[in-house]
Amino acid sequence: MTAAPRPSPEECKVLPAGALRDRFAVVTGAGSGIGRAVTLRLVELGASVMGVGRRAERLAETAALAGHRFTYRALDIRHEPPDFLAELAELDLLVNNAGGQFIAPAAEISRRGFDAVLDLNLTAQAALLQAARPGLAARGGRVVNLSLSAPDRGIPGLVHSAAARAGIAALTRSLARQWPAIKLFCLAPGTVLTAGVGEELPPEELAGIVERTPLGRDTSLDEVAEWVAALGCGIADAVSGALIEVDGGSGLVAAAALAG
Ligand SMILES: CCCCCCCCCCC/C=C/C(=O)SCCNC(=O)CCNC(=O)[C@H](O)C(C)(C)COP(=O)(O)OP(=O)(O)OC[C@H]1O[C@@H](n2cnc3c(N)ncnc32)[C@H](O)[C@@H]1OP(=O)(O)O
Ligand SMILES: NC(=O)C1=CN([C@@H]2O[C@H](COP(=O)(O)OP(=O)(O)OC[C@H]3O[C@@H](n4cnc5c(N)ncnc54)[C@H](OP(=O)(O)O)[C@@H]3O)[C@@H](O)[C@H]2O)C=CC1
Repeated sequence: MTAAPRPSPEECKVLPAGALRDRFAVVTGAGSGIGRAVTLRLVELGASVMGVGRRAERLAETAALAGHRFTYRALDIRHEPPDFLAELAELDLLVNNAGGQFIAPAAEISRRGFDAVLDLNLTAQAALLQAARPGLAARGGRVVNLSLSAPDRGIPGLVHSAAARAGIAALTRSLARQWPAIKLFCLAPGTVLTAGVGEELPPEELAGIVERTPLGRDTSLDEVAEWVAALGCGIADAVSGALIEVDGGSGLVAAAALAG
């Protein structure tokens, strides 16, 4: 499906061994896709990680791959209070990765449909940030909020998600000003060929989107994982509030043209 070559997993690993030694991270959505890849890389770099997701069996699969520095909590970030974060006295990195939406024409999205997508991708994440703030501030911690590339340029079929992702970008910038002890980033991947995105879009549509991406390829899990890890390191010390698009340039293309 990928037309243009992309770096191999080993080429993506630019951070030195031990770069995250003694750091403690929480990754939401750690039982699949991007969240699992991020978790495995953070652990490989020396961090301890607590993973969160609804399905315990998925998290247990990640645990089997990650080893003893991974623990997990099976919970729904939309429907359960974020006490597990408020209880943490110290936290180095929060990766707000759990998210998603359904694709539907704007006119067919009900009030409950909007609420569900806004809740998952914005309101629930804001609650996690509020709960994590004391622990993060105690460590000069960082936050990486996963987003979509170019939500501000309009995404037909994803208007609810685009609104939520634009919201999380604004929230990230605003909190970066209000909470100077914490560095916050938005990381916006392009198309990452996870099982999750495969459930949203049929293979031929995904192939078309990848083909029309300026770099002619998808974004790999390893690339996203390395960017998240880098934002958790000293190299990102001078950055806060930024939206970083790791998307092969897809954000430069109008979403309608990308969709074909
Ligand atoms: C053609 C567009 C091309 C755009 C090109 C741009 C490039 C796109 C690249 C895409 C990149 C994105 C990748 C990813 O995000 S990967 C992650 C993939 N996984 C997911 O996204 C799944 C996440 N979804 C969910 O978890 C749930 O669907 C959600 C939380 C969003 C809702 O869950 P909930 O349990 O609350 O939902 P309910 O079933 O209770 O429904 C609530 C209301 O929502 C309405 N609904 C649900 N599905 C649909 C649908 N498909 N169409 C319309 N409405 C829907 C549902 O009817 C409920 O409302 P009502 O009670 O009023 O009926
Ligand atoms: N793949 C792509 O092309 C792109 C993805 N993204 C974003 O990156 C993030 C990860 O995507 P990806 O890995 O592809 O998708 P997945 O669907 O694989 O990952 C979503 C994860 O979030 C968890 N999750 C979903 N809802 C909840 C909830 N209410 N409470 C707790 N956990 C929840 C899921 O686990 P469980 O179901 O067990 O709860 C799952 O592990 C998402 O925010 C997505 O929108 C952004 C741009 C492109």
